[in-house]
Amino acid sequence: MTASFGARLSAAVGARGPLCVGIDPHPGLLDQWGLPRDASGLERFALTCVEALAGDVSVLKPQSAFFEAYGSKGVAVLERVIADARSAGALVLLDVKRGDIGSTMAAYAQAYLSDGSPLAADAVTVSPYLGFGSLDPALAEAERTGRGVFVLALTSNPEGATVQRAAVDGRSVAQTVVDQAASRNAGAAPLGSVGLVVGATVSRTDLDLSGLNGPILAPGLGAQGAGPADLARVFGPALPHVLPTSSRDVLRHGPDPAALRTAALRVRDDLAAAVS
Ligand SMILES: O=C(O)c1cc(=O)[nH]c(=O)n1[C@@H]1O[C@H](COP(=O)(O)O)[C@@H](O)[C@H]1O
Repeated sequence: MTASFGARLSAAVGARGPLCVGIDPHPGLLDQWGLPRDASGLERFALTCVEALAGDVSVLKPQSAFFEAYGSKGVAVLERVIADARSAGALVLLDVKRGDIGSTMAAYAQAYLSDGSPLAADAVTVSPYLGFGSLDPALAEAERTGRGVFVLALTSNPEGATVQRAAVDGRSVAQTVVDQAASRNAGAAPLGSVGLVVGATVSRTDLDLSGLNGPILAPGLGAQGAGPADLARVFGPALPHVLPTSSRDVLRHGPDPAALRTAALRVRDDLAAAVS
């Protein structure tokens, strides 16, 4: 039987430490690395990240939009990044933030979570704002194939709060997302495969994360202003389930693969100390 994503993530973090590095090939970073703003520059950038990081970091998170911007050539690079990173031992979390009516969500599940699909990753980011239940086809396919989903709960951007902190029947919208993820993870060991996204920038979550039994992806470190010291304050007792993620603050150390790896491992060690 295929191991669940939750089990695979626990093992990866146990072996390699708590860090996800985002592969976000911003045009400005291509400039900084001396690469052209075209599909060949994108390919050099992304494959350098894989070469430097996939053997050491537990999770890599390519951001799909930066690849889609170059059309079919960019998507071909994304396919290669997913395959190469996985063969080098990293888990791949594809950041696509999909959300749609259930019947279309089934097609997204087919694209990103089904065995044999060229864009299948270990997990994807999804948006619950068409209703948590609309995500069911993705959750079901992830469970069937040993993959995972990370559901947006409290995002790192300041605009998110008006929707996500709005109250519904005495609970915030974000808390309803947490509670529904928790019910999907109930009984899973060592960890459920339905994760959440909660920004490290939010200062206070006002969320009860105690029953989640799943991973919490924490973006917002570095370029968006949060640091390792914020994690304990933001996540409190949920800290052991937090997977911090950073993109630009690591990527700015390229293009030399050794410098990139050293920077990532430094960030990982700082974060490991902060979450332990
Ligand atoms: O789902 C995400 O990854 C995500 C959620 C969120 O709330 N905030 C957030 O910044 N992200 C992503 O995390 C990455 C953050 O990049 P840096 O700010 O460069 O570390 C980007 O790819 C964002 O799209």
